[in-house]
Amino acid sequence: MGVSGTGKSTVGQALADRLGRPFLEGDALHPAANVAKMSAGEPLDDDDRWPWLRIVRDTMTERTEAGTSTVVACSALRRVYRDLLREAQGDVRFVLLDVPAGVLRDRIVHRTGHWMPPSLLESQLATLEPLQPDEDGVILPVTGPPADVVDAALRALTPHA
Ligand SMILES: Nc1ncnc2c1ncn2[C@@H]1O[C@H](COP(=O)(O)OP(=O)(O)OP(=O)(O)O)[C@@H](O)[C@H]1O
Ligand SMILES: O=C(O)[C@H](O)[C@@H](O)[C@H](O)[C@H](O)CO
Repeated sequence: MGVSGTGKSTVGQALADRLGRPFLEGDALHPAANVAKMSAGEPLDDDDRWPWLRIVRDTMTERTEAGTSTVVACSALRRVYRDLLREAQGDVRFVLLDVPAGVLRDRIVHRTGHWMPPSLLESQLATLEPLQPDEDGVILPVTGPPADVVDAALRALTPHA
């Protein structure tokens, strides 16, 4: 989880590969109207996000029921959104990718082939509510390439392994 450009897709896929688990791209589950809105430079609001988050939650449940533990990329910016995702069957744990805003701006400006415009980063940052102490998850300061971030995520999620 995290704002646009933190590396959810890149790191999430790499983490899934390392764990030998499937990866679920939350962005691929957005209703078309949400993608159109973001592509037009308008941030989503709660009403836009609820139907999408329900789809993500229900897909997570389907995967759990099929016996498939899954790594999911989803912005999950607000606590209430995460509370909804936690309703999915199975243990839901969060990794917040924490990247300095300056690095994010640079990454997003240089990213190609993605419909999310750089102009939406500020609203993403304003909406983000970091993980709270009672939420099952970790806040991961992102340093180094994706493989290093995966190492750090695994260490943080299994501190005694
Ligand atoms: N650890 C990293 N170090 C350097 N660059 C990275 C790292 N992780 C991701 N990137 C690059 O940053 C850009 C954004 O990554 P990515 O698309 O995975 O982010 P995202 O959080 O999924 O974004 P969005 O929510 O907008 O889809 C990509 O160009 C990616 O290659
Ligand atoms: O909650 C949101 O506002 C959205 O999920 C965004 O975060 C985008 O899906 C993502 O960043 C695409 O790049």
